[in-house]
Amino acid sequence: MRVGFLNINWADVLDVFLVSILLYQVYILVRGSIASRVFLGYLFVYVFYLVVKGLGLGLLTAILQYFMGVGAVALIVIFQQEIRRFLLIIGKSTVYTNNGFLKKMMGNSALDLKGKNLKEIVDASKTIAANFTGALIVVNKRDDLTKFVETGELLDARVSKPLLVSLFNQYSELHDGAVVIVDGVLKAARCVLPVADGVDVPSSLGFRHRAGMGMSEATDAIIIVISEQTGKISLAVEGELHSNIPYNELESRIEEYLASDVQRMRK
Ligand SMILES: Nc1ncnc2c1ncn2[C@@H]1O[C@H](COP(=O)(O)OP(=O)(O)OP(=O)(O)O)[C@@H](O)[C@H]1O
Repeated sequence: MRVGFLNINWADVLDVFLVSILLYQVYILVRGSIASRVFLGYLFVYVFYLVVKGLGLGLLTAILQYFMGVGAVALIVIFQQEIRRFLLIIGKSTVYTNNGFLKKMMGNSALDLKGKNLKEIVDASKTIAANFTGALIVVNKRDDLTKFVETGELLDARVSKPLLVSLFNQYSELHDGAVVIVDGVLKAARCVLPVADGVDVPSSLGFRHRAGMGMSEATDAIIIVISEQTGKISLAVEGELHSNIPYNELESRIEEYLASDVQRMRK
């Protein structure tokens, strides 16, 4: 097909379409952050480079080319968080979640809720919340949580309500940080979780809630966050915080998420 002086074929249309999607995703990731200004600056230099090259200004082209090369490495360093998030989103929302065969190959244990001791976890959460005690409880789905378990005090204990309630008691030496539960086994307490720091995180949120969100961004685990100040229970899933979950919905919401293939939790 000919448009004016341009010769366009289907591959060009597909190319432009894919680049638009890619640029849009990059824009969504960096929107509002300092990184977005760096990204725009780099884009501007690149367009300038193309113009200079088109005009045949050899020396300036060579200087800009060198600058762009060094800049590309700098971009990887500056955008490491965004790149990590981007790859996580791709990894989680495409191949693994949509491909039944891969899911079977990688194990389906998260869909089997037997042995997860959810009742104990839910009962403990309600008691902790009613006492206005802060808590952070990570319950695994499919992802391996070993590297987070290793940041805390290893326990390897069977999950029970009394154990959870006493761990988060303010006089317990292990009450700080998060408890990580893997397939019904309380692997460790006082674990350190990654803190969410994106633009979507409301500035009013404290660090317990940010750590819950950060962990749900980095893995497919569900995180129960109990506020010491308000006694409210929130659930963090896929980087989103679902606040003030009613007691009577807590178990079903957790079960629904852990048992299903869907990434999102109902509002
Ligand atoms: N990165 C982290 N990993 C694990 N636990 C954390 C992390 N950051 C904070 N916490 C826990 O959160 C507690 C501090 O909570 P903070 O009051 O700042 O948060 P909050 O979201 O306002 O919660 P609350 O509503 O209970 O006050 C710490 O004492 C610690 O137990």
